[in-house]
Amino acid sequence: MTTPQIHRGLAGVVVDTTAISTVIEETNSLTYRGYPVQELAARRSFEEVAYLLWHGELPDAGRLREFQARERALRPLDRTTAELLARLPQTCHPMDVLRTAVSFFGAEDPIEDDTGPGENHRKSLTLLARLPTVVAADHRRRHGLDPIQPDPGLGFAENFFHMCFGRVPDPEVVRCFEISLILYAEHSFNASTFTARVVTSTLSDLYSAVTAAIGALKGPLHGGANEAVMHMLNEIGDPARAGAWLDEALAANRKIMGFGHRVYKHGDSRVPIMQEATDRLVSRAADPGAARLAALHTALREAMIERKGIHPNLDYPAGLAYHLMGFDIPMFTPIFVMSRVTGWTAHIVEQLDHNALIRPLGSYNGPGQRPVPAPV
Ligand SMILES: CC(=O)SCCNC(=O)CCNC(=O)[C@H](O)C(C)(C)COP(=O)(O)OP(=O)(O)OC[C@H]1O[C@@H](n2cnc3c(N)ncnc32)[C@H](O)[C@@H]1OP(=O)(O)O
Ligand SMILES: O=C([O-])CC(=O)C(=O)O
Repeated sequence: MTTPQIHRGLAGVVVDTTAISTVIEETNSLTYRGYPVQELAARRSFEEVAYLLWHGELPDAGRLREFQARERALRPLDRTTAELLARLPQTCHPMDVLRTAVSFFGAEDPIEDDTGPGENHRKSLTLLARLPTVVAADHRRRHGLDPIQPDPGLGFAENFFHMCFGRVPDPEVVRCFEISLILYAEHSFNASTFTARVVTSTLSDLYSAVTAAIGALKGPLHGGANEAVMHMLNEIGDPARAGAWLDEALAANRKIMGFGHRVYKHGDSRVPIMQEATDRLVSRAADPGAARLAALHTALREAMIERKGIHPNLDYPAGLAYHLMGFDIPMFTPIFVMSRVTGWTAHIVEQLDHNALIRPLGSYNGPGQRPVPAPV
């Protein structure tokens, strides 16, 4: 019997074709439907990128207007959802709230067993529109505040600030946020997207796939790293301590959050553009703590590259950026969900388009076959 080749973590395994995005390791580049993500981040809105991921082409002015109108109309939560979410314990992580909300939307949706592309686009747009309302309402209740209703006069990014804080910051801050959403939207067969595809491959429904994907994104080796970055910076505290802290952490075999990547080995294609946006936030911040945090962020990045040759991933600048925008740390990964739901749902539709049940093999290394002993 030949020993099967085992690919732990499916590293390097190509499981299917996809026309949604490609991560090109050799050139550290990433394209959505063929367009370089850097150009999309520089020139387009998050809503246009969502449309592109779902429909394969950028919208013209009329289609964009129609898309925006539909998204804006779907933002409010119904009373049952609002009451359910208000009952969840505040000790749970906001990702648990989001996961529960998506599961509940699935239970409420009467056409749950229809997996056709039209229905799935409707469900995807509903999630895109409603998830920010859930995240913002949950943020406010944790501060003892009433929810703020969505404003249909505001774009996706502006409306999120409005629902969280009751005001929309300077356009430059909103733009940095929107850039982060564009960069987070899609990344090929990452762990959470693959999770969504596995669930979809059994012909389960879109809400089940997105619920599972949220669970996968929550972990600190994936999306949860953007929160872990901020906790780590707070733990280090002082830029002068960065090198010594890193040496101790590496000696203790700790994973340094926000560094390393399964696909990019010479730097994440999205980091330069997110780092520039974060630098803009630092330079306009009134709080002197922002400059100290930025110095620490730079010192740790340089020390990690010098010691290990391991570069930051998108979560490293995004974590600091979300802090500088005023978001609480446990909101960082939910914000990632608000964006990545576009990529997940594009993959769900694509998986169904040429479905094959995803079911790999395992190489058994347990005890040989043996008789069950008589009961005692
Ligand atoms: C949006 C995203 O999801 S981006 C990823 C966010 N996750 C993180 O930032 C968590 C920290 N990073 C990591 O844990 C890893 O880099 C991962 C999980 C992202 C990728 O890991 P893998 O592709 O499995 O690479 P692997 O873990 O085998 O790393 C290869 C080597 O680099 C080391 N390494 C990789 N990343 C790190 C890190 N962040 N800190 C310390 N060492 C690291 C590993 O210890 C390993 O060393 P070894 O060969 O001496 O054992
Ligand atoms: O691609 C990955 O493995 C993780 C990642 O960067 C993402 O999902 O954005």
